[in-house]
Amino acid sequence: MCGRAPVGHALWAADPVCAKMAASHHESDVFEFVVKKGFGVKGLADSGITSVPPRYIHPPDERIDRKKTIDASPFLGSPIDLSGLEGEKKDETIAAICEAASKLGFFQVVNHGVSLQVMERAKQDAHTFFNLSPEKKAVYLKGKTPCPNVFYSTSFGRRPRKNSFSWFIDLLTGIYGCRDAAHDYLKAASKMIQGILGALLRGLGVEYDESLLSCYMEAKAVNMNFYPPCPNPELTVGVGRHSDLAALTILLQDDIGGLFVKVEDGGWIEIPPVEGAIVVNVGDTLEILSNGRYKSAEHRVIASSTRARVSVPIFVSPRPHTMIGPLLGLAEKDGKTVYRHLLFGEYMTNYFGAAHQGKKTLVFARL
Ligand SMILES: O=C(O)CCC(=O)C(=O)O
Ligand SMILES: [Fe+2]
Repeated sequence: MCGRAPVGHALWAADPVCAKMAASHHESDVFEFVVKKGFGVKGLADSGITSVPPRYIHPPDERIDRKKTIDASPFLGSPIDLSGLEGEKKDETIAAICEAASKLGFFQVVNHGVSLQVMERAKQDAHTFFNLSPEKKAVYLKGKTPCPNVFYSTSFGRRPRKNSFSWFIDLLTGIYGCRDAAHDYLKAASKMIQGILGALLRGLGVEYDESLLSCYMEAKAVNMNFYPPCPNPELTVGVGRHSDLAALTILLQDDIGGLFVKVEDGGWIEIPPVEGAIVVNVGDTLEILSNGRYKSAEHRVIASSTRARVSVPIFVSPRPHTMIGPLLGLAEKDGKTVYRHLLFGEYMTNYFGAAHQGKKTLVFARL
């Protein structure tokens, strides 16, 4: 049967059910194979398809055309040296972080305290996991996983096209080896996360209770994203345009590139891979906390036609019961209140629900 056979081209020929699915462009067959049986988008890629099934073809205005990408340099500065947060350059470094968060909402950091080895291991383990046989991965499918905080899922929709393997920090039971790499990465990144979020809150120039900083970064989730080689990357998207829910996203990308961010005039720039650098972006939650000063930018990802791309984001968020809204005193300082106060859980429900369809997710929290 499909679910027990090894991934690979031969599989299709060997198994009549799979062969039918491979040949079929029927949505229900593709859904059964990719989602239900847990083959994922990788299973499709491995089957040797020469064009993406119709379900993965996006409308022309949603496709990513590399040729239309604009020059990043007016928007994206050089990576910020985080060693400056300790010592004489502290104010200068805080100012650079705050400027980048206000201007583009994306920046890169170096000297962040996470070793190259830890970063490489996290990316490598994403490859290791996604290269497991479908039946091994299927054990972790959402709804089946023995540990609800660790699950494997694959997207199937008009918009996103990615396999996503999620690790949540409150996972304590070891059920798969790459848990260690994800945890090591998260542990190594914790000081950096606190430094960046602390700098951003401080840069708002209002007094705030230090305990709030811990509240806003209390829940951290590590995802492992896998983008298999795609026969027609220009017709589809790896991840469709979105802004992140979290306060901050700390993203490891590999050397392939393909992460695009929307800039104010409507163009898209690419965040180039820089060896040793980590990408940081503002999420909706921080845009709300900062009364709109920091920008939760729309971004999207294109797959490569030749190589499997991986990325490992850490989403830094409050817990659902935490109230979010512009920091006390900020609205007076800014002379306007852009966002209302609401529970993070309420915002999260809206973010993952259909309520915002066709609108930006942040509209829900706008006054
Ligand atoms: O893969 C990437 O570079 C970014 C992925 C992303 O935007 C996300 O997981 O939210
Ligand atoms: Fe994202």
